[in-house]
Amino acid sequence: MAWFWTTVISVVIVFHWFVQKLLNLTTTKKKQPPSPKGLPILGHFHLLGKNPHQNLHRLAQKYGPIMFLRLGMVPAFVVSSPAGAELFLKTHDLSFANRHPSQAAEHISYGSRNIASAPYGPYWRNMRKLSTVNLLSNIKINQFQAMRKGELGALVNRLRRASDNREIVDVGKMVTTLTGDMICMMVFGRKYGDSDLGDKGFKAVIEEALDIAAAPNLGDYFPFMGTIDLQGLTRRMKQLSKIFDGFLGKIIDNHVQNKQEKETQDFVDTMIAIMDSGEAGFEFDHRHVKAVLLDMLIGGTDTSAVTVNWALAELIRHPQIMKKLQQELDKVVGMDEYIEESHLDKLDYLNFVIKETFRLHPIVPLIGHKTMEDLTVENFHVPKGSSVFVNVWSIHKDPNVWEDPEKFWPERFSETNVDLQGRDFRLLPFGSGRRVCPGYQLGLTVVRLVLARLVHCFDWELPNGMLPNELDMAEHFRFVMSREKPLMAIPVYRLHK
Ligand code: HEM
Repeated sequence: MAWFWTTVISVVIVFHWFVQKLLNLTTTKKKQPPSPKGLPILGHFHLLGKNPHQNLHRLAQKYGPIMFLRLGMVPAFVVSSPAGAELFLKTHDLSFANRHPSQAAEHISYGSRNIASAPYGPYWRNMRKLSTVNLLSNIKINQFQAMRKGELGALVNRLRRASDNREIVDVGKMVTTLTGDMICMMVFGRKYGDSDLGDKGFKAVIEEALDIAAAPNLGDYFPFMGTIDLQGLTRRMKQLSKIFDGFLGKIIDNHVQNKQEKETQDFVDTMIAIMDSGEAGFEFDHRHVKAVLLDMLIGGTDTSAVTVNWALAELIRHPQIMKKLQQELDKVVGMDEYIEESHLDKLDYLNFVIKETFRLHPIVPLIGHKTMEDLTVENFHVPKGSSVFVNVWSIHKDPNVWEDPEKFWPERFSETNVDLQGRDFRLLPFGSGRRVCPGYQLGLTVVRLVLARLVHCFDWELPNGMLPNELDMAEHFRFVMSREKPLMAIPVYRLHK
């Protein structure tokens, strides 16, 4: 059998080499941005490495803020400056509003029926609107305020017990469980534990989905490789999709069975009602419902938790900044009360800390879009179907834009009114343009609330006499970029309450 595959792969490689030569011949007359030297067939795929955002940042220092790469059969433009990001995400927003099709979207997200990977068009617009109105609007977010308060209170109680026993806790894991519970309550109407998502457990399955979705997959850049699955990613995706499908199928069945007994509707009830009514005006069956539920589960669980984890790690590394934030929280709420959502708008320094965290640790370091038509940007020819990667991580470290960019320095935001909603192209943690994150308000509310409570209620000590500047801040690149090592710390309760 080995000879068969060797022959197939060789034929495919030779064929592909000819196609590429042909492509090069037809495109060389048109102006391309600077580009590093590539390899035959692979193009620049091998340059991405384990941490593509860092490697592309290094390449941009040499080749400039708009760089051309060929990833297998896909032409790609890498953008690493605020001006470049504005061109691609604002000036030509509509042309770049598509997503590159991926094996992950095909196998895990029900053939791109979710919002995040759906091609730009009426289906994507309708689904996005539906989710925004029924789950992510300010009114909906406020309806769940009491739930967030209850869940956060339970976490603080667990941490108080850890404080009494001088226990070392894995902060990231506890906060991920909290945000996972919050999003399950909002979307499914109840919490789900580890045993509910296959043998591996809830958190492990979500993490695996985030890892696989971000892994550079040969099948996405050489379509014929999808079936060969040299990296074994498709096999893992199919296993994961079975687990998710079983889990979401049970949730839908439960909602259908218990429909009569409920007073308030959760997001699943709303989606089922729209599906049953047949009034959606577009194709809408179980696959569409499941794909969007999965978007909300994955979008709502790790994003906020990972951001809180980065922020707390930076605060532990910078005790003066931690003190200053605690002073603000003490001044606004005192030592006898907990921080609530109603206090958040009074906490300016908290907002500076969060902006600075998003700047240094954007959890989506590379934002990927795809062109829907041939066009010219900055005199460069961009062929239809090209991928565009906005290297947000690189923009956030640009010394032409940020003074002392490697330094964690929240005060920098006291002078400038840089917003987080994608209107200012120097800071893009939620993206910008038509595809900007629809969970912005929910994500930011959870990050502000949880971080404020953790810092107000507790001092945080590092275990085994570790010094703040010894805390490892290495990154683990995946769909939501997290810390490579868990943040282990001892909470020390500090309030009088
Ligand atoms: C700290 C929290 C969060 C951050 C930093 C974040 C960041 C992002 C970014 C950078 C994008 C890509 C934007 C683009 O392509 O231009 C995105 C897309 C998306 N996010 Fe978020 N997100 C967060 C929370 C959430 C939450 C809570 C949800 C839902 C419960 C969510 C759902 C989505 C969806 C569905 C998309 C795809 C939008 C589309 O393609 O139209 N996100 N997010």
